Amino acid sequence: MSSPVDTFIEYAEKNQEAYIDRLRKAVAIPSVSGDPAYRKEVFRMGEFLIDELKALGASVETRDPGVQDFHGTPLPLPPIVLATIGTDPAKKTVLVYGHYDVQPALKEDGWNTDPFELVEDEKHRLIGRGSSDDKGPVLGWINVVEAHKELGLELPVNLKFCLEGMEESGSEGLDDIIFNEADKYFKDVDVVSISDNYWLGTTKPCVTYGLRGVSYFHLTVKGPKADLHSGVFGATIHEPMTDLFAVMSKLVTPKGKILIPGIYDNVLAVSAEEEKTYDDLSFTMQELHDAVGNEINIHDSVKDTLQHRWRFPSLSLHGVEGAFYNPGDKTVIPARVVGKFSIRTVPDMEPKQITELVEKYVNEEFAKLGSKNTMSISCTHAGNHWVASPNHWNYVAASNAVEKVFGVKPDLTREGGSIPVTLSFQDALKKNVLLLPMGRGDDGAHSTNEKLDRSNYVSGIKLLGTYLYEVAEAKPE
Ligand SMILES: NCC(=O)N[C@@H](Cc1c[nH]cn1)C(=O)O
Ligand SMILES: [Zn+2]
Ligand SMILES: [Zn+2]
Repeated sequence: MSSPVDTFIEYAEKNQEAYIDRLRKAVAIPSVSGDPAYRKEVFRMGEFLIDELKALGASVETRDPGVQDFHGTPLPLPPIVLATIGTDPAKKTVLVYGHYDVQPALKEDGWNTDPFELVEDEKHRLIGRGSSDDKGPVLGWINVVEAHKELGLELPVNLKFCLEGMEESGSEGLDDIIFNEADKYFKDVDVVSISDNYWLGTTKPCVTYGLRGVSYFHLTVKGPKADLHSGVFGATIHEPMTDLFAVMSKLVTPKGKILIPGIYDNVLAVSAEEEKTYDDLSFTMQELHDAVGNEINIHDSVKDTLQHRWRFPSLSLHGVEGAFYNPGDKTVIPARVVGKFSIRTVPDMEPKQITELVEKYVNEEFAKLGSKNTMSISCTHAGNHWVASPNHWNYVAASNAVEKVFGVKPDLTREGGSIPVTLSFQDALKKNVLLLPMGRGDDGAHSTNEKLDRSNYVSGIKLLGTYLYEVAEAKPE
């Protein structure tokens, strides 16, 4: 007779079409948290998950994170969905976190298909916004619960869910809820597991123990009372966009060096011990080129590339609100422009200090222009970096599960992206937090044509379920 975990794995393999259907329904809800026009869709996505969880017998509660001040307009924040499956004191309790919002996506950004219609291509890639980040993984957990219900199998652990709808926009309101609920809803949690990142490359699974933080800035330059004709006013007034570009061009060099004085002062040096952790990782420059779609690498070695992704800060310029960007040749001088950039931060950089350094530098650079326009800078959201102990039994459980499902030992990785709530869980609950990714490094999260390979989705479901069995078996030190 098969063991429960083998029975589950077999069932997951056979039920892939139903899992893809569930993902199709989720992708069809354009739950873009960053655009107020889609806020009701984020709520609809929350309802979708509540219904799915209730149908599986979960006891579901919600918490209201309050109201967002969106440039002066109050916008309700989508609910934090808390769901409990099992309260057996003899079992361990695993808290699963995920997010049900997505990054914006427009067909005209360069998508080959409608971003909110899940399409499977000839390479069995499931293409659609949120397929990998983070709807596929969130549904992965739900599929694990469903498989156990259908098979009449008890889950080997108690499961708690914490699902939010604002992760892509700074997780507003979630921290307060986590700290308030630490000794209430989250009281019995033994370990936390998050599937919201990616394998390093395309072939080998990994478990992840570190993330960079992120501090996001808006740099606003204002001048005329309205947009102006460049033929009439060009070279006769200070142009906001010219000022903005002058300041933004002083933030970072084309080779990625941040020019803000003091920014590298608190970056921890890479120890000799740590250097060695880069030696056996399954990642090649070719995989980087494939994921990017071109050979535009700054660094020539895998080690340098990964250290700049995981261990050193970076500054990226994201866009300019108020700029003319449509096709055509409009001869306009935009009246108000907002340049957006973010800094990915690493141990021991501090968000408060980063903001002070940025404000000081940007103000000095603007003053040098001698412009009569006005400039303001604000940090719109900041989340800290996070590093966990990869020797904890939670990581051993995850590693064993990877070996069982994939037949290989996972790479131990850090990640360049940010999930600030990871640190909040670690600090508030004082429990180990694990990142257990489902998708591949070339999934194109946040990009056009985001995908999740069918095989990653299905093996990912098997992995999440198997991990729960390994947690149940683990002997905490
Ligand atoms: N999958 C995690 C992720 O994509 N996180 C975002 C978080 C973020 C921060 N500000 C806006 N989004 C990331 O960009 O790393
Ligand atoms: Zn995500
Ligand atoms: Zn994301």
